[in-house]
Amino acid sequence: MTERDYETAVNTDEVAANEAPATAKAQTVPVVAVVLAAGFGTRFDPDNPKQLVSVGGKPIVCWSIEAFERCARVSDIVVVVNSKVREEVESLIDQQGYGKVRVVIDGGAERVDSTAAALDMLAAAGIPGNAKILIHDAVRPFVAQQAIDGSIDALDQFKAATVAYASTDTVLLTRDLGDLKVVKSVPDRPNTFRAQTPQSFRFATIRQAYDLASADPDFHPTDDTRVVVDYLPDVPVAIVSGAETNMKITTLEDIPTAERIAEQLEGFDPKEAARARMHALLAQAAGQMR
Ligand SMILES: Nc1ccn([C@@H]2O[C@H](COP(=O)(O)OP(=O)(O)OP(=O)(O)O)[C@@H](O)[C@H]2O)c(=O)n1
Ligand SMILES: C[C@](O)(CO)[C@H](O)COP(=O)(O)O
Repeated sequence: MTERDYETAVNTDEVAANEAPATAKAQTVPVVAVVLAAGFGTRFDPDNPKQLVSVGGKPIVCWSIEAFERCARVSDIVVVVNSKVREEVESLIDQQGYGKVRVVIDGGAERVDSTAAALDMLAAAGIPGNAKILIHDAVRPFVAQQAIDGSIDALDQFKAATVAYASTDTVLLTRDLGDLKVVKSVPDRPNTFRAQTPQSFRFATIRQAYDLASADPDFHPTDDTRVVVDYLPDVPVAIVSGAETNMKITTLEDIPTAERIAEQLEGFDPKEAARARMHALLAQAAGQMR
């Protein structure tokens, strides 16, 4: 795989025009998707990396990469891996011919370290401060195109945004009381959302937030939004509409739900269905000619 030359301006207008003329909005800055696949899946099965598990007949990491490959407005993809999955992820990328994947890099011990590794790589590559960076969990395979588009659009107005899904349950914030948890406060339900990904940022903003956070060794955020909220409190983070289907595969129990979603998506994809019909017709015609 060859690394993209970030010195050269990305002509994403051209990409957009070539790939989806009817719907795509032209981009004047790079739009980089960072697909985080460097986790160890301790809650799933550490001996069976969840990012490589197949749902709907396709490895989870492939679903995620394809979501960004399919979006004409995304110019580049960076995939972050660990040593356990690197070989397999690289071979999937080569087999599937994902053309926007510029580089596969090593992540770190925690999610935040994996994001930091991607940001360091992008900085070293000279990406401009106004580039749009979309950071996505590889293990959220069913991210919708509307969520990706919404994230890119949100960055025209905001420096940071996260896909999130309104909570249908009332959320309880707790504190410790001895060995027990007790309720500290109950936020109004309409103000509570479940964080999803992609979480998106102008490059200079997320870089600055991470630079500030790096001075604090006790900071272990589980997502990138928190890095901005805690370290750049004056920067509003916009909410982009997520969906129940943008689930995170966390434990083995999530697989049946994921299979159901995959089946629905595959079953109702009109393009996929048209392709399958065409293949069947071609195979039939080839059979008749023999
Ligand atoms: N050091 C890490 C940890 C997580 N991730 C990625 O961040 C996403 C969300 O993480 P999570 O589901 O919590 O995955 P794991 O860390 O793999 O799982 P666990 O917490 O159960 O070990 C996943 O796509 C995962 O691969 C990562 O790139 N690097
Ligand atoms: C980023 C995230 O997916 C938002 O919901 C999540 O925080 C990832 O890690 P977690 O450790 O499973 O919360």
